[in-house]
Parts: sequence; C-alpha cells; structure tokens
Amino acid sequence: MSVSNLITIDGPSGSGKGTVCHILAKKLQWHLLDSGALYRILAYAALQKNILLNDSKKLADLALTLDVSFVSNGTGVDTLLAGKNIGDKLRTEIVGTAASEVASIELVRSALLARQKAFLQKPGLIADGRDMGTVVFPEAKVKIFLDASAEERAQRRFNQLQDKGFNVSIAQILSEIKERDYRDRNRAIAPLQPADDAFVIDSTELTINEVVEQILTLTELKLKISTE
Ligand SMILES: Nc1ncnc2c1ncn2[C@@H]1O[C@H](COP(=O)(O)OP(=O)(O)O)[C@@H](O)[C@H]1O
Ligand SMILES: Nc1ccn([C@H]2C[C@H](O)[C@@H](COP(=O)(O)OP(=O)(O)O)O2)c(=O)n1
Repeated sequence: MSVSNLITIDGPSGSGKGTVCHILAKKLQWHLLDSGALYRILAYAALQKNILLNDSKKLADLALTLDVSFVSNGTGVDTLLAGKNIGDKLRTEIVGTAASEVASIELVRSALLARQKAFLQKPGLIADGRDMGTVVFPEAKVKIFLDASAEERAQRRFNQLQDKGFNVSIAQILSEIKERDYRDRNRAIAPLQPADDAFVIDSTELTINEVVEQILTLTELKLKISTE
C-alpha cells in the first residue's frame, strides 16, 4: 500500500525527537512509530532473560518472536510485553545503553525491519529513530535530522530526570550521551547520519514549538497538504 503521508525524524538522544513526534502525530492525527522503543524493549527482554548483549543469534530470535503491543490508554500509550505493561522500565540509561548495544547488530536490525515498516498505515505516519529516513523509509518525502549540542541534550535529560525525582549527575549524563552518540554514529550497519535528502534542524537554540513549526512548514511544501 502506498502511503505518502510520512515524516521521518532521526537524530541523537535528547535532540527532542520523541517530544516533537508526539506533538506532530497528535496534531496531524497520524500514527506514530517510536522505533527506539522497539530496541529498548528488546534490550529489556534480553536483560530479563540473561541473554548476552553480543549474542547475535539469540537476540535476533528474540527480536523475531517478541510479543509487543502498543495500546492507547486514553492519555497515552501503554507498552505491553507479553501482555505486561513495561512502559516505566524502558527509559532508564541502563536500558538505553543496552538498546544502543543490541542495535549495532545487523541480524537484530533486519529482524526488526518488517515490524517497523508495518507501522506505515493511512492516514499517515511520523517515524522517530536513527535510520528512519536512511533505511526503514528511504522513500519518505519529508525527512528531518534533528540535532542539538551534546551539552544542551545532557542538560535536557538532566532536567527531565530531576523532574521525575531522580538524583543524577549532569557530568555522568553527558558522558553517557557522548558514548551512545559515538556507538550509534560509528556502527557499521545503519549508522546515525542524516539522509542525503534530509532537512537538518539544530534545536540547540530553538523552542519545541519553533521546531514543530519548521517541520509543519516543510511538510506543507513537500506533501502539498494543509497542516492547519
Ligand atoms: N527544543 C527544545 N528545547 C528545550 N527542551 C527540549 C526541546 N526539545 C525537547 N526538549 C526536552 O528535552 C527532553 C528530551 O527530549 P526527547 O523528546 O525525549 O528527546 P529524544 O527523543 O530525541 O531523545 C524532554 O524533556 C523535552 O521536553
Ligand atoms: N531506529 C533506531 C532507534 C533507536 N536505535 C537505538 C540507538 C539508541 O541509542 C537506542 C535507544 O533509542 P531511543 O530513541 O529510545 O533513545 P533516545 O530517546 O534518543 O535516548 O536504540 C537505533 O539504533 N535505531
């Protein structure tokens, strides 16, 4: 099925992808693919089952058989693994780092590909990740690469975690962000990089609304639709 209403948003951790994608999906009433959540769920399930994070074969088998569903609960979306809500277990730095590790394995990435492509349904899709515009949906007409300085991204994560009551150190967050950036950008398969035809937005000095407005303007131009 051809669905041309597609926006891909790739970028490093803390650049604002998740926030911006949720706003766009709500405003346009399109579906949302949080591909990072799939890698996080896989990493969480592997940690639970004591599967080593470099065991490509077992991880790929797990990826193929993972019983995951995203269920709307009125205010947001519950993430169910084998029917159990694990949404609050996924956003820790331990799971984020483990996700980045399993994501560097080619067999794992190919095992998750069909699952991600299946999200492209009418009336449209906002796809959030690292390789949405380069590998999963290269046909997208609107591709965004959202960036921000590592220091700004660490500050945002710090604020976010402090708001949730976690006692965290900004120096440690910055070092984890830099380590994950390095792994995501330098892996052999589907590295984090802007697609040749991506529009790069540096959000370091922009508000969330300014980023959303830039993407909506580009979407109107490229897809010739009204986003009012
Ligand atoms: N342009 C921005 N200016 C200030 N804070 C932002 C901006 N974009 C996102 N944030 C905040 O930064 C934090 C991380 O954003 P998030 O959307 O989770 O990033 P990502 O999905 O890219 O990792 C959130 O608390 C979010 O509210
Ligand atoms: N399309 C994707 C999405 C995420 N990943 C990997 C790389 C990331 O470090 C981890 C976690 O991604 P996620 O988007 O949830 O992380 P952030 O919210 O940006 O911190 O998964 C990937 O390799 N490809």
